Amino acid sequence: MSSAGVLAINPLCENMILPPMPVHTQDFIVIHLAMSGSVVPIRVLESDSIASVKLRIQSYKGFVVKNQKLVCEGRELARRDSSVKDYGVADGNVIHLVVKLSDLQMINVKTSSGKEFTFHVDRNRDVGYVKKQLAKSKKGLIDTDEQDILCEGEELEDETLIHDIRKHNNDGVIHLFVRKSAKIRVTPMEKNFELAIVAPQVNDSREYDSADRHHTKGDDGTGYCGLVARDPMNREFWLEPIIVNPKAELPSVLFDLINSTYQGLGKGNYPKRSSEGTGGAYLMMDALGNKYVSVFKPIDEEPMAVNNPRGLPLSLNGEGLKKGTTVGEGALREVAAYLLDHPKSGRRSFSGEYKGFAGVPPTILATCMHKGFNHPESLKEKIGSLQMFMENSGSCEDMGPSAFPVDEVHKISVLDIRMANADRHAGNILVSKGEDGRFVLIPIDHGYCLPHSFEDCTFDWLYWPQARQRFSPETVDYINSLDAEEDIALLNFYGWNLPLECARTLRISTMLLKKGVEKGLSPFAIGSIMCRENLNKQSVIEEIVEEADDCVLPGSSEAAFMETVSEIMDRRLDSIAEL
Ligand SMILES: Nc1ncnc2c1ncn2[C@@H]1O[C@H](COP(=O)(O)OP(=O)(O)OP(=O)(O)O)[C@@H](O)[C@H]1O
Repeated sequence: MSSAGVLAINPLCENMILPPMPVHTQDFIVIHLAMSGSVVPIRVLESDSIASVKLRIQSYKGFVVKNQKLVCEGRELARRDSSVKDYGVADGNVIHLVVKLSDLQMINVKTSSGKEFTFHVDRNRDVGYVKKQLAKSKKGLIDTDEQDILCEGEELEDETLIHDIRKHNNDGVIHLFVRKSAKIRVTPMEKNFELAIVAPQVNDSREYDSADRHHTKGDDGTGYCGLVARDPMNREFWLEPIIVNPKAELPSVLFDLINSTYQGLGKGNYPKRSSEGTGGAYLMMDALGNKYVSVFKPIDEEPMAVNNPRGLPLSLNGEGLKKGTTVGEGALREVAAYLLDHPKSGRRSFSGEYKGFAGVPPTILATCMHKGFNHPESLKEKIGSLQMFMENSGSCEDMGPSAFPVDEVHKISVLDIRMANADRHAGNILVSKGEDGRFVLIPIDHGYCLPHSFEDCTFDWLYWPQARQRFSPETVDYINSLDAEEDIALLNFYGWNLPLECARTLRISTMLLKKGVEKGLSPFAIGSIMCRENLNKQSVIEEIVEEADDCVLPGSSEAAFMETVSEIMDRRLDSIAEL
């Protein structure tokens, strides 16, 4: 039967997304794609891969595959090669589509004197802003009144938003041409220059009345704690670090982070919700409104949490989007990833360095209140993670991995293996350039680390060529210095009494990393032990845990269990090393 015939007997919807080829009707199931308040039925085959379903959505709806996230019954359909059936998606199921749009747009600018440069700009900025940056960035460049900006020969108004410039090549880059305005004589332009623009303007123009601002704590001028600001319109904001253990000192980098975020809020700069990601992630500005300083992710806006702004339904059993995680614990996991990312020079608690081995941005648990967050009911304080905003030129999703230095990929692999990260896709690794011009990778989004089962561990870097190379001696030394018991105690000290199953995950993954390195295995070989080849086949680490579970007597101690895991792991690693 032709697909047209199928449509004729099924009056469901004229917008129905059809499969590409005529297939017999009974092979199909109909699923419902929910997004932004609308629901579109799609007919799919149970044997269709998730990748092919996404491709179909791309061709009918225009959202490119890499920007789509599909969620069904509380689970992200993350594995592209797995089938609809593998995920247990059945006829009539609703699949939620979350579309990630980058906040930044790449722009290429050519000047009339033949200079050319490329930079990123926030999509919410307008052409006038681009002009200002051009004028400001280098002396001798024409000022704003002297620039005309054209796109494909058409002059753009200053008020035109970058978001609204639809003309770009297949490369997704907007190509602009700057010419000197006909009206004004101008001085010649300088040579090449580089421009970095990553600071969108989200100022609320209404001014806070500083007289109304008062400190409830820290009135000595050093305190950032418990500051409340009130403006004439009676809006309020609040920002305070959550310090569970009074003995835990706040390092200056986190003190500054809270302070600068607070000052930005105090100046009336609204948090801007990132258009990327499945939860609420708010970009917070500095006092001048010139640059982002931090990212706040409230726990009640996580995927499947009660105030999720992306329309994902509530979790029915409390489990997060990834197996073995819990809704509302993302912030704890984000902070844990920072705390456990020990600097090369020593343990996180004793070292004054803020930069850890893998470079997880400084992160702290905080309470924040602002009407710019998602408050379907009343304005409330929110608990969440506050993380330093890292300047970047995009994520690893935007480019091929070949240019990444080996040690940069290896540092991410060490972090992910230790933390049994269930959400390491390339979009969660930001890219920037170091002073020496080398790419630097910045790991973000650790809300699904330390799950209590290994089922959803996925590492995109596994398939990058660098992962096949062995760790350097320096990295091996770092790995050898790791101690899971110390890590558990450290998290405890900072207020997170790790549940037994998550502590076990940390113990097992640290053990695997250390034993793997001892046997000379590459990140690929170790990572492959942790990740499932496909949805229905347990990973080697899952098999090891299952075997250990079967071996130990009920009521055995955790130490006895770990001893058994160690023996089984040695055996399995020996057989892998022999291959
Ligand atoms: N520390 C940071 N520095 C710079 N940008 C950041 C930082 N943290 C988050 N972002 C930006 O905010 C976006 C959303 O953040 P994040 O990925 O943590 O949210 P999420 O909802 O948990 O996403 P996901 O759907 O991938 O789980 C990121 O894609 C990135 O563009």
